[in-house]
Amino acid sequence: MRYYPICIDTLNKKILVVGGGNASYLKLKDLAKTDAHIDVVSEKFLKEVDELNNINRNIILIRENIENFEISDDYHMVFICTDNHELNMEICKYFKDKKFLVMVADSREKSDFITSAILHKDNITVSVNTQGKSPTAAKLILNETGKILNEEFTEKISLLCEIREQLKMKNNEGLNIGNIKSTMDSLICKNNSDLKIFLNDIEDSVRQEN
Ligand SMILES: C[C@@]1(CC(=O)O)C2=NC(=C\c3[nH]c(c(CCC(=O)O)c3CC(=O)O)Cc3[nH]c(c(CC(=O)O)c3CCC(=O)O)/C=C3\N/C(=C\2)[C@@H](CCC(=O)O)[C@]3(C)CC(=O)O)/[C@H]1CCC(=O)O
Ligand SMILES: NC(=O)c1ccc[n+]([C@@H]2O[C@H](COP(=O)([O-])OP(=O)(O)OC[C@H]3O[C@@H](n4cnc5c(N)ncnc54)[C@H](O)[C@@H]3O)[C@@H](O)[C@H]2O)c1
Repeated sequence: MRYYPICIDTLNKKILVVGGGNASYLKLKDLAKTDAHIDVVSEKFLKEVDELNNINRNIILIRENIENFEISDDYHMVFICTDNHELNMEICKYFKDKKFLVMVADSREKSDFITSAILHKDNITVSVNTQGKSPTAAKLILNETGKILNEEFTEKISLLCEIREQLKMKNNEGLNIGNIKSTMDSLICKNNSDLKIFLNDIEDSVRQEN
């Protein structure tokens, strides 16, 4: 596996996107859901990119030729998405020399990472890639996966998340609650009503101890 998936904490991070066309939009539509501050520098913007800017205050559109833009050194990640290959390579070199994490839309070889197709709902994030082989196939796998995320299933995930938080809290307070992993494993097959009863019981025991 050449490309290893990780989840980056976007809180208090600054991201630069160069270019405001199709490739840029594919990245921005998901970046727009993060907590990052995002500067997009481009001579022109696709209508869809303009619209993202209206709904997300963290996205700043800067209408400028990148060659005239005064680049600050406080970006954590850079997405290079212009339609000019030589320019993309030049910008890439500039940031790589500074050890920034860089993705270049028209050069997988120069990119430090690839982006996955993403579905995000409540506490669930499903991300799929095909190791760069077929983004359309990644989209297809994601659509199929999305079908299992019905209301009952997402409620089950929320309950499991809440139960784990409660167990961790008790554990941190020094209470003997057994092994969290075995408890969580034993809950996987339970239905939502049983999980709610289990959660109420832990919450009651926390209240009694306080
Ligand atoms: C998942 C998604 C997310 C996103 O973009 O963030 C994504 N591409 C998406 C769509 C898409 N991209 C392209 C088409 C046109 C059809 C086609 O070419 O197949 C479509 C289809 C469409 O638009 O429906 C063109 C394209 N893409 C890349 C190249 C260059 C190359 O292959 O080297 C070219 C050719 C450019 C050209 O020649 O003109 C490269 C990459 N695209 C990736 C991700 C990474 C690999 C992911 C993986 O492993 O599966 C990778 C390696 C790097 C990267 O960009 O991170 C998003 C889909 C989901 C969504 O809609 O959210
Ligand atoms: N990785 C991917 O997912 C993906 C997807 C689609 C296309 N691509 C590739 O990405 C590249 C861009 O394709 P596109 O469809 O987004 O092109 P596009 O024409 O839609 O967008 C190019 C953008 O770059 C901007 N730009 C060009 N020169 C600039 C400069 N000097 N300063 C600032 N902005 C400048 C333009 O204003 C425009 O907004 C192509 O090589 C394409 O093959 C990659």
